[in-house]
Amino acid sequence: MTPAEIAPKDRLIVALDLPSVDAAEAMIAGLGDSVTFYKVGYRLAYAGGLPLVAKLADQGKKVFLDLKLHDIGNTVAQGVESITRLGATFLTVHAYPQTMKGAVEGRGSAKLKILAVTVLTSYNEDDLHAAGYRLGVSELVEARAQQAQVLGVDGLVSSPEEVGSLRKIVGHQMSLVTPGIRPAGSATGDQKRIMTPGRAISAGADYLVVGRPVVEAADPKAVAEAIQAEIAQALG
Ligand SMILES: O=c1ccn([C@@H]2O[C@H](COP(=O)(O)O)[C@@H](O)[C@H]2O)c(=O)[nH]1
Repeated sequence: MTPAEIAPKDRLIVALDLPSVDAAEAMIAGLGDSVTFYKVGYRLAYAGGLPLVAKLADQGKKVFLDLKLHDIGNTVAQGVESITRLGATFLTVHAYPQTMKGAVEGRGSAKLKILAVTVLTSYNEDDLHAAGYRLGVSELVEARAQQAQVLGVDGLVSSPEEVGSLRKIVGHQMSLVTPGIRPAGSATGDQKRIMTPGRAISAGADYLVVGRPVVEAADPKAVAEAIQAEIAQALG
């Protein structure tokens, strides 16, 4: 499927940043057929959530396993090889060359797609500087995207602010997945590089990751459906 063929509703990935499998399953049941793509990250994975990946895949849902792996290449390759058996669609690793190379090797010919996290959406220029980087956000995102492309990584995680320049670098060969999505009026929290769903899609994002604005809402299904409607409108 080309990125242009992805249905608007399938472009929303709801982050199941919830404290237990029971809480996640209740959220999934409440969202029903509205949401087709879920993200399992640290909170749920380390609360016994990994078996949920296969369960969701068996139910026809897609799962983005957001483990943001980073280790020596051999360890990453071995970890990814194990993860290929879980049934996830996407897996994140940090965008360091040894890490990305190991992940692509470990993935082998499996269907799992490797996404490289370029610069976390909670980071701005000052945060990068404090972490010892001399490049600014956009320069580092672009440099990492180029390395990821050369190494055979399947997609990139960035903020929507960088999507326009990333598309020029990687074309439509790589999926562009963007957290840092905030519907108008919702709390920013710790995110620093943010955009509304409609603007992120207009900028060229393939998938939008949304956590707290959906899972902490009084009516998560209504918020998810409103985001999907905004996506559809932006796609025209
Ligand atoms: O750069 C990144 C990479 C991953 N994330 C993850 O996305 C969700 C966003 O949740 P919100 O509640 O909508 O802020 C969360 O699970 C992060 O771990 C990211 O935000 N930025």
